[in-house]
Amino acid sequence: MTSDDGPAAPVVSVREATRAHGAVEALGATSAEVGPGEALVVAGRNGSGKTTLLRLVAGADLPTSGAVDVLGMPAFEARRRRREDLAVLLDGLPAYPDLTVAEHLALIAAAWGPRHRLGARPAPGVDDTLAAAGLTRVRDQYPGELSSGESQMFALACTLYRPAAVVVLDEPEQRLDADWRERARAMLRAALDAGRTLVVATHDLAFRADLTGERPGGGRRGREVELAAPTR
Ligand SMILES: Nc1ncnc2c1ncn2[C@@H]1O[C@H](COP(=O)(O)OP(=O)(O)OP(=O)(O)O)[C@@H](O)[C@H]1O
Repeated sequence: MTSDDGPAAPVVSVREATRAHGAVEALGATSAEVGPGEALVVAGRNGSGKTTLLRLVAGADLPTSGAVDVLGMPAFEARRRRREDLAVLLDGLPAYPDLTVAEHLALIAAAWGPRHRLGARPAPGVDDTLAAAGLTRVRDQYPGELSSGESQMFALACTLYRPAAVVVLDEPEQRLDADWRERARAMLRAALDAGRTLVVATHDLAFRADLTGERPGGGRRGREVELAAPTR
């Protein structure tokens, strides 16, 4: 949503959110917001609460205190009422063992039908999407036959193929070699250029730099929230 007399309303807004599990503080008080077409990069040491924050944004968990809003409503509610606008990759992709890689993408396109657009543009076809992800060679293989890096690219490709306004990704770089990391970063930049909002936890400096760097047309692609290191 934009207006002539002010910045776009935030798509994701985190206000002093915390999450505790009994005596364990999984997430200390955290605030951040991002608008359409922007990335929120969540950085921090192991155990600092990155996945916890992503779960709150995805509406998979509730904050102990503070608030997490997505698309103008509590994230927990957005998860149900705006499910078509939220694509989340937190714990790997649940896959059908007897459908091929290409068939998973075809299924996503069929499920969303005429709404299958990314930003203002129709989503690319299955084979173009597989080519951009470097998955053409495995298009007719089953999920159980993929290498760990191939599985991760497959999960990313399926998640980004959803026509969602908000995409939440936990460490997209995991298990990827240098070539695939570069392709994954290009896929995320394309998602931002299409006006989608990304919330990405990452340890990878190149992802951090890319997602918060300058756009070709000026302005920054996103911003970073660095979570406090846990006490050890
Ligand atoms: N259900 C839970 N019960 C108890 N403690 C939890 C629970 N979930 C998370 N924690 C703790 O909260 C802290 C933050 O965990 P979280 O997974 O969010 O960290 P992270 O920043 O994503 O770590 P990593 O970089 O290692 O993936 C950790 O110390 C973890 O042990």
